[in-house]
Amino acid sequence: MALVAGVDSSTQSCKVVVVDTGTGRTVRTGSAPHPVGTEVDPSAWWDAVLAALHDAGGLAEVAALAVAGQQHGMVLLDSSGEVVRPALLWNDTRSAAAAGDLVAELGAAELARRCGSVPVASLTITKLRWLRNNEPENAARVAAVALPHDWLSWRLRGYGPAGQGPLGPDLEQLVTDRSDASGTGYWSPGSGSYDLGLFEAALGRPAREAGTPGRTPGLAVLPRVACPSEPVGTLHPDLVPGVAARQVKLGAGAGDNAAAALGLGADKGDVVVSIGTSGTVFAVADAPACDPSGTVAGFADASGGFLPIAVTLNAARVISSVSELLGTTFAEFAELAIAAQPGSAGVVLVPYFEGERTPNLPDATASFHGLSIASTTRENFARAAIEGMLCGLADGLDAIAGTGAGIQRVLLIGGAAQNPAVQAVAAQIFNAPLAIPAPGEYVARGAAVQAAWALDGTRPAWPLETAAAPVRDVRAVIREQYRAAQRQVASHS
Ligand SMILES: Nc1ncnc2c1ncn2[C@@H]1O[C@H](COP(=O)(O)OP(=O)(O)O)[C@@H](O)[C@H]1O
Ligand SMILES: O=C(CO)[C@@H](O)[C@H](O)COP(=O)(O)O
Repeated sequence: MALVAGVDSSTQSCKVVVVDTGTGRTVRTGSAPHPVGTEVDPSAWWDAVLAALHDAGGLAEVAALAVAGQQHGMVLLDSSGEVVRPALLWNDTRSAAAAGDLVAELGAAELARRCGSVPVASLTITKLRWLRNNEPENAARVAAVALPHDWLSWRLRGYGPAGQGPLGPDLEQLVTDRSDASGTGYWSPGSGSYDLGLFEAALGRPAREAGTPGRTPGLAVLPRVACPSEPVGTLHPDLVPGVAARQVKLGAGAGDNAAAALGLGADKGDVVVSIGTSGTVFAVADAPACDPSGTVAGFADASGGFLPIAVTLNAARVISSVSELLGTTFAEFAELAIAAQPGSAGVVLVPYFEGERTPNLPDATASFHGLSIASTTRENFARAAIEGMLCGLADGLDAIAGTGAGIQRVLLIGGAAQNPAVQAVAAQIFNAPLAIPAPGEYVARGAAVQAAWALDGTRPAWPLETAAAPVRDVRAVIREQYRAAQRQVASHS
């Protein structure tokens, strides 16, 4: 038996779990908030991970740790290891035009073939093109491009700019993993290597993978892509209390959705629907997906396989926004929604509050439809918010099914999945058996799985506890009326 730690550095917060490798039981947890916004200075993530580790009781007796993180964030480092500018996050849509340019130049089908995805504003590659077009001075300073989890792992090992990293700014020590690399738009799940031509097409400068021989001066450095169970180093003893005299191994880390799949022990036939800051629908697969429509992104997973995924920009915050509008707690919001009828008496919310990623409508806004004097009630607004948010994910589920991923079970996770109204409405929308895992931080748990795997070379098979299994009770009216309203919005966006 040993203790391992998993970190989830996600959009809104950093979460830590400490797990007993023998039983899979979570023995300690911690968390710390992140700043709001779609552009964040990575130092805030660093402060949050130290605070969350402290909140979890430190790393005493912990033998290994891994960091999972929000995907796609563009972390730019100069030659001294300093962050060039605040990171643009996955939910920042300013690079939507740059995405359109890349697709026009290279072709959607060709891009899907080369990097598994059709670039949208979320992907790192589009942010690099935006940087080239809008901040050429910053682009010229770029010596390395990393993702949030890569940069945190680099810092935890003791690297960083003068005064921050005791081991100095060694960019050759940057490491990532297949799953997060596959979200950049310049790494190929098919070949398992960077597509450096796509990187150069975006930033206008060549790059190389860290540690590659024949270091040509001036090339931008990209993190080395580690193997799923590879220990990539150890935590520096001076940075985190409890580490001092011990060697705490560090796993490669992962993108948050791939880590969630590890944390759930998701297998073929499982489809995960995660309702956090982002809405995601993903499966585990033996081969990379290639969808020229862009609805499904063909990512890699964190175990050596693949993770076809559909992602929405508007998820849990649809509920928190409407709940705030109604002046309710989440529990009161649930009561209101449950009191309304399926279909919300014709009220539909197309929840594109921040534009939308899937479908790719970055300039869209949210809209209520079907309002009448009789239907405009708090109950119908609450239920319509849940129905609209889940209908977008149901479209993603259909697309994942279209990749050939058989759907035997839908696992509903993420902060909003704990809401009883979300669970009830999901059973009326998703036409598949539904299981609600026990409340937990499954992204951080997946990072702990990876840490245990890196510690002793064996991937743990920790049990998955199910808290509920809502009975399927599909009400077709919900998606029918949503589809009509959504088409109206899409045609005007
Ligand atoms: N009971 C609840 N009902 C609805 N939404 C909830 C509930 N509990 C938490 N949330 C929402 O879940 C979100 C956080 O979920 P989480 O999966 O931790 O997000 P992420 O990992 O994407 O940052 C927040 O937006 C929060 O408002
Ligand atoms: O963009 C994606 C996946 O492509 C998102 O899943 C981000 O990785 C953010 O995740 P959360 O903060 O919502 O967990």
